[in-house]
Amino acid sequence: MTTLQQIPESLQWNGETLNILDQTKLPLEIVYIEATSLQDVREAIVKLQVRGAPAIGLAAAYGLYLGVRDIETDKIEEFREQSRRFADELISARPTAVNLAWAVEKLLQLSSDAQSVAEAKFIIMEEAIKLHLADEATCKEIGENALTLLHDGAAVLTHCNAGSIATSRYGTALAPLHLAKEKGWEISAFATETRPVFQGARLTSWELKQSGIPVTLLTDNMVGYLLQNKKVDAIIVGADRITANGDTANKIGTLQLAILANYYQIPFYVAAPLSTIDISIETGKEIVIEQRDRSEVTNIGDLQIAPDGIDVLNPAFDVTPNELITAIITENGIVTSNYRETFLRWGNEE
Ligand SMILES: CSC[C@H]1O[C@H](OP(=O)(O)O)[C@H](O)[C@@H]1O
Repeated sequence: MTTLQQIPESLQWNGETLNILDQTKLPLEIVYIEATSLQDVREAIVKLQVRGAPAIGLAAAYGLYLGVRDIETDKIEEFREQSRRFADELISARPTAVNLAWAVEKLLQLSSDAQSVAEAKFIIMEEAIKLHLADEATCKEIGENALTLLHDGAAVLTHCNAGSIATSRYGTALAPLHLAKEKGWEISAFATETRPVFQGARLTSWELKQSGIPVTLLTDNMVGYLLQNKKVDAIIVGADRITANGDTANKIGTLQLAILANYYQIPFYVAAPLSTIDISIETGKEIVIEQRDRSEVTNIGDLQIAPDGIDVLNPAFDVTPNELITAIITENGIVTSNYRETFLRWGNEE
């Protein structure tokens, strides 16, 4: 029996429009917004109404279709030029998670041989649906691979939300927790609140509680105390972009967890699909880190918590160097070293 019965789907395509679970309303309200255009999808991505690297890739895929569907020319070259502009408009929504660009570029590539505009439009829609349907199986494979590193009775710490609502279903870092529960394992989690947008407090603690998985919420500055005083078997997080050498961009605050994990000699795992691996860049130094609005730091909702005009830093991600990562867990398997060779081999096998 799946633990996900109480977790709504992140995205629902009805053949004409995209219903997006508004993650900014969670955990207090389950609200879907209907995206009828590319611009609707792009806005939902920017506002984090849909968030999570795989989920924004899937949303962008549907967004591309919603855009190209209304292109009126019957000239394939004109269609391709406009499609490229739509793709770039979507990709510009958020720069760090490679899944967004990966999904959109894949649809353009798959439709590049179409002999007519109508055929190209059909391929883009069909392939967007295929990506969506394939993602759940990918997340379950990641979860099964991650379970080989855990055990019945394990306690894991996670950061941000790399859960079911950040993907199609199951999640990446949270996939092993859902699968462990389905296998009847006793497994528990610690979830950091994840300032400034509270994906951990609002989303992960809600997702795991709804799934019947014991979860303890802590503030981001309590992790040192936790690892010093409690038994934590592993830290497992998601990813937004993994470079050829295994450096990994993930939610801001991940780097310090990796440093603490290494100090306390606790395994630090990254769980992500192959679509999060960007073999085109060698190291994390080349990853563009999204800088978000100052209000996310100076306010909690409508409540101002900092003085007017204060200088603010708000990078949405940081980069964990590969030497602090115990293993990267994907649907293809678990990698602990020689990342570039493995990623290249997997890319050639695709
Ligand atoms: C499987 S979600 C991956 C990744 O995406 C999240 O970022 P955001 O909430 O800003 O979209 C977070 O870094 C997760 O670990």
